[in-house]
Amino acid sequence: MEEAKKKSMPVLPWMRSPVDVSLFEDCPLDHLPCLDPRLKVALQNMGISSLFPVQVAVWQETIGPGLFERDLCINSPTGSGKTLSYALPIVQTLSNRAVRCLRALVVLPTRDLALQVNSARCIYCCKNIFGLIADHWIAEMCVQFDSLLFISLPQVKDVFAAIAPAVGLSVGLAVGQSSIADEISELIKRPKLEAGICYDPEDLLQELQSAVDILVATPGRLMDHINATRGFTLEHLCYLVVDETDRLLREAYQAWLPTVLQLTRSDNENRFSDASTFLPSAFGSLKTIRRCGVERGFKDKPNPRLVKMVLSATLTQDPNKLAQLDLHHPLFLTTGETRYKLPERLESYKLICESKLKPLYLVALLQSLGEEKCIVFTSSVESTHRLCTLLNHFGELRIKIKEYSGLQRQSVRSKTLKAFREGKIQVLVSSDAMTRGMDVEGVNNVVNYDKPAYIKTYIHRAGRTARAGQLGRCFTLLHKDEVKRFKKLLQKADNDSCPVHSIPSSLIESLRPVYKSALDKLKETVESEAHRKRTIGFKLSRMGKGRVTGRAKQ
Ligand SMILES: Nc1ncnc2c1ncn2[C@@H]1O[C@H](COP(=O)(O)OP(=O)(O)OP(=O)(O)O)[C@@H](O)[C@H]1O
Repeated sequence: MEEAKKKSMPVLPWMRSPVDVSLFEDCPLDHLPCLDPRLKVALQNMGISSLFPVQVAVWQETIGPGLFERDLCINSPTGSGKTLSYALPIVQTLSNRAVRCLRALVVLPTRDLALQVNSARCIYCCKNIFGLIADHWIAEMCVQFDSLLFISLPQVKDVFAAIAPAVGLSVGLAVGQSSIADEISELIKRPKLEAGICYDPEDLLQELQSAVDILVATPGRLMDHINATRGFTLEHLCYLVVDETDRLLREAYQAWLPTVLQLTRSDNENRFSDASTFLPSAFGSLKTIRRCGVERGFKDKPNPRLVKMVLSATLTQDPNKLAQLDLHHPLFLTTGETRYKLPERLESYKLICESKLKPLYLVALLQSLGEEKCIVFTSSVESTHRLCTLLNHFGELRIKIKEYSGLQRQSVRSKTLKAFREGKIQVLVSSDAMTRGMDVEGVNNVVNYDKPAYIKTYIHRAGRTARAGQLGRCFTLLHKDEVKRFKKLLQKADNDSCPVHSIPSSLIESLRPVYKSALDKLKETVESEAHRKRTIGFKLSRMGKGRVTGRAKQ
């Protein structure tokens, strides 16, 4: 045990003496020191009457005595309220800004392929995609590189949007959900031009202003704006939030982080570094190197340093990865002594069964859960599709089940998610696309149909339930040979209690006939889908050849 503790000891000294968030308690808004009364009303309108422990701890380090003097690294369980923990202090501090400009940037990862496909570029393989191939084919080709990750960025924007207008601040979203032109018109305020007057383009550039104080962005779209949007500047940025940090640091995403850090460094710092070593070529044309000093502050409070707040439920402790963030005198806030922590009111159960009987156990479990909202996780988009098709062939199940995966178009997924939120669908079958950040109210149960390979995966899947202090259950289907390994996996999150959830064998037996017919129907569906794909593929390849021949003729 001691050995294990030693092993999990962080390498970085500042991580070894963290602020323990579990020592904080909920704090009623009335008792929260310095809270702007306008924000108090906005929070109450959101149905919030007190702050959660992580929010109180961060408040203390930002608005309280900590006064944003140190960069914050926050490791706090899923559903513990991390979003508001950074949104509230940022909005309160910016509430007395005099001039509107972009002061806070929140960056979140998204691997939502459908969005990327819209912009005709695949983030997985970084190749251009020509108009010939159907969206789901591209998804299929690229999904093998990584499981998809869907973060509901609008959710984060919604939290800001619920409080920022109360103090006159405006929030924008740059995630590629709308066209770049629409996004630009939301983010940049253009001067009104009078007909018949000839304007100097240089003067017009000077007149472009940010229409937002706070921006929630994905790395890809952020880079698009940095590289190409006239008037978009990080010159005045005071706060950089990196949410889901471990995910964001795992991939370069067009070098967004070094670019942002470079653009937000003051002249003095810039002089000593060689930007050309890592910045994209387009960087050379930018004029957004910030000037030092009071510009970054507001009113009479100069704040010459860019404050960084980085967060995750599974924050990396890897010094090399954290070094990329260039943190200033960082303060580590974490919950309890173990590296990983599950939500307090999460109950974990295991269902032990033979691999070939897994669908039957799942059906029996779903039947017992009745109308309760549930998310079933599989290990791949293909098995998500197959499992969902199979479940829908079970006539016995009187619950609405839908697939939610990266193989679907964005519009289909949005519709499914809306229906799930509204309770029109009870069960979502999903790959790991939904494991991070998704916040759907009333999800009481999560089922790991396929065992998660890593504790981080377990944490993010299970974290779709037991949010905001609510009760939730996570069931994992296991073969008996997997039990020991699974126990070890849970111990990494300090969880020693995972009782068996038993299903009567008579119930399983009674489901066998209907299972057999469901399997036959699944086979038919799979065959007809494969046939359809082959036909489309054949047509597309003919079209492709036609194009090549056509071009050759010209
Ligand atoms: N002070 C509060 N009082 C009541 N509800 C709250 C409070 N703070 C946050 N919530 C709610 O708790 C839920 C979880 O919050 P949030 O999404 O910020 O968690 P999180 O820690 O970021 O989770 P994840 O790591 O899964 O992204 C949300 O539905 C949010 O509205």
